[in-house]
Amino acid sequence: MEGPPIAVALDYPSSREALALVDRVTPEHCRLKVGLELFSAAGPGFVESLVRRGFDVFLDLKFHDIPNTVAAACRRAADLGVWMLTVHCLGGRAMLKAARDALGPAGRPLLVGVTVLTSHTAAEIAEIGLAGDIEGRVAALAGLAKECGLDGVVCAPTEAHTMRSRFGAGFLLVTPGVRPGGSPVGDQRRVLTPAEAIAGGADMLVVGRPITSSPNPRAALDAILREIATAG
Ligand SMILES: O=C(O)c1cc(=O)[nH]c(=O)n1[C@@H]1O[C@H](COP(=O)(O)O)[C@@H](O)[C@H]1O
Repeated sequence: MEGPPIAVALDYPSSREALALVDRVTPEHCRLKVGLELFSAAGPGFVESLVRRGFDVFLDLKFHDIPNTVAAACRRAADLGVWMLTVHCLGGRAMLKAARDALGPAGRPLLVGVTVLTSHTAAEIAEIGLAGDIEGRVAALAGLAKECGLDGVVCAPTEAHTMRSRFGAGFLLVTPGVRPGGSPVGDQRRVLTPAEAIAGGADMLVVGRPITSSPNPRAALDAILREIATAG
């Protein structure tokens, strides 16, 4: 994939706090992910302002609803000029196809499906009724996403290697659950380091707290970029 292989998760309570980081990076350094917290706080206008600054914006709202609703939401997200957006694979085949059809053939925005959240353990997915091991579930959902024409999936870095061998080059693998050595894991459960994620075949790392909680976010981002430059 062309461009910086990292999307910084702007998980902030307001546009003011997000801009303190955005003002210190450029579109050549990183992409920017806007998720549920910042979108709820700052809204579509803020997303458009990041697009106008030239950033590739990853709108991560993990749409999961009836096909008609998701298709319409995808169209509105595309209107914002975002580079990539997420739907949840658990929404099923009809929903995934509706999302694909709403956006037209693969292109902009890229459409990726969330498989099994990186915070989940085997016990948790069993509790919500997903049978089998996590890697098997991720592979099944990624296969469904591919059949429905999605551009790729979100999975844990621990699954990237298997998904790459199974689905080949050209199917985007976006991996959160990335932690540089010594960085607190927090609520993530299936994690690897940035270098390990890239070596496993991830195209795009999503990194939040290791950057946003750092006293010097720009330095933390640069250290991750240096680490992945030597991996692969
Ligand atoms: O879709 C996502 O980006 C996502 C999927 C997933 O399975 N796990 C996951 O952590 N994410 C997002 O990736 C980011 C990870 O943030 P940190 O754990 O702070 O690095 C958060 O914004 C999550 O919403």
